Amino acid sequence: MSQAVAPRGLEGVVATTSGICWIDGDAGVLSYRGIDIHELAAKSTFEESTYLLWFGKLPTSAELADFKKTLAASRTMDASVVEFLKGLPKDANVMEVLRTTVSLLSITDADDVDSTHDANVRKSFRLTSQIAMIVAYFDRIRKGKAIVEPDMSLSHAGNFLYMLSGVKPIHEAERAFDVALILHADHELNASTFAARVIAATLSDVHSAITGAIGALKGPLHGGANEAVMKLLYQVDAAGADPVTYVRDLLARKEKISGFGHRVYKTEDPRATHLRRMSKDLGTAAGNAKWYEMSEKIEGFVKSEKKLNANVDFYSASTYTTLGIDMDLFTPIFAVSRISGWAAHVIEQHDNNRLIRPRADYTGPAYPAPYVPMDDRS
Ligand SMILES: CC(=O)SCCNC(=O)CCNC(=O)[C@H](O)C(C)(C)COP(=O)(O)OP(=O)(O)OC[C@H]1O[C@@H](n2cnc3c(N)ncnc32)[C@H](O)[C@@H]1OP(=O)(O)O
Ligand SMILES: O=C([O-])CC(=O)C(=O)O
Repeated sequence: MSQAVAPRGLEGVVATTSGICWIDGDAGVLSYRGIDIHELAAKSTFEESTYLLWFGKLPTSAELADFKKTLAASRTMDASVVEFLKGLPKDANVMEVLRTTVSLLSITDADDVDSTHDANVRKSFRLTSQIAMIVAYFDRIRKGKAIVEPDMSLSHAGNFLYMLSGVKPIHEAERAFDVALILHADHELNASTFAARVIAATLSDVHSAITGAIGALKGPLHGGANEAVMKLLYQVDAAGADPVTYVRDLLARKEKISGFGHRVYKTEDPRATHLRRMSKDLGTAAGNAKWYEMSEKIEGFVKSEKKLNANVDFYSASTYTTLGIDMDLFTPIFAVSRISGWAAHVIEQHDNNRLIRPRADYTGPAYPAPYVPMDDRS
């Protein structure tokens, strides 16, 4: 091939145009449709931010009311899907459950393989509600508890916490979770979103694209890092170790510390600023700032030793733990939020599609290699 090979991992490669999310990695700026994430975290809701991502502008109050109504009305699931969840092994990996169930959902979806703009939007509403339902239903089922039916009067964040615990959340918990959902909603061409766009660009359907995206999010270099962070905190705690000594040993063994580093941000991830504060405030309010304090020590050390900043996954671990959420739900919860961004990108891709099909720089045996007869092979 005569063309230059793109950098490993496509670092710095601009692979598409998009009007959804703008990041300045050097300045630590993240914006949805140009609106700064700090402003959205302070003033918006998950529903409003999702409207912004999907429709490109902030909604009027009537549009927002309509949006919320449609999203709440989408909290339904075919009985066969609920039966499927009940039949799964109780110790199944929740991301695998989510990936497989989202794939199954397409079979019962009213729009199925219709990939027109309007059908894509309808499917996005349903998937946004249903991904949250799958996670909550399966968590209840695996714990031998009765499933909690959705409450259409609650917000997306409130309903999810309610379906998980069976108790209507207090305002502080609902707002903290809502902000976490806003912060995780979109992030330009991250690996799972890119995967979704590649799938959508074959003119395959929304469910196929989201199934692939969930598979990509699961990996520990991407969304799976939030669970890995909590595993580390539990390990330090169980060993009764000093967090800094523990992490220093990991680095000496050339291990990566989950929740640190980022392909795009060369400074503080603006989402980590909020999650750090939430972790501290929630921990202090609960009278248990242990996980926050441990995280803070690790952050200080990794920053000074490796010049690496905490990313979105680092403080979400202690935040979710303080909210009483199990560690293996952290990455599924990332999907509960990121479906909004994935959907926006799939809609944008279908609205102005061209197949995504790059080339590989071939490094195998020189052409033409001989086809050696079986008897002559060693
Ligand atoms: C929602 C998200 O997806 S946010 C990211 C979540 N992922 C994680 O937290 C996993 C830990 N972090 C990482 O693995 C990386 O920082 C990534 C995957 C996020 C970014 O990866 P890349 O841009 O490819 O950077 P890469 O992995 O090449 O790292 C560059 C250098 O920094 C080091 N480094 C990067 N992250 C870390 C880390 N978390 N701990 C220790 N060292 C690290 C690498 O070892 C490498 O060092 P070297 O040049 O001496 O070999
Ligand atoms: O953008 C990335 O590479 C990863 C990330 O932070 C995200 O998906 O939120």
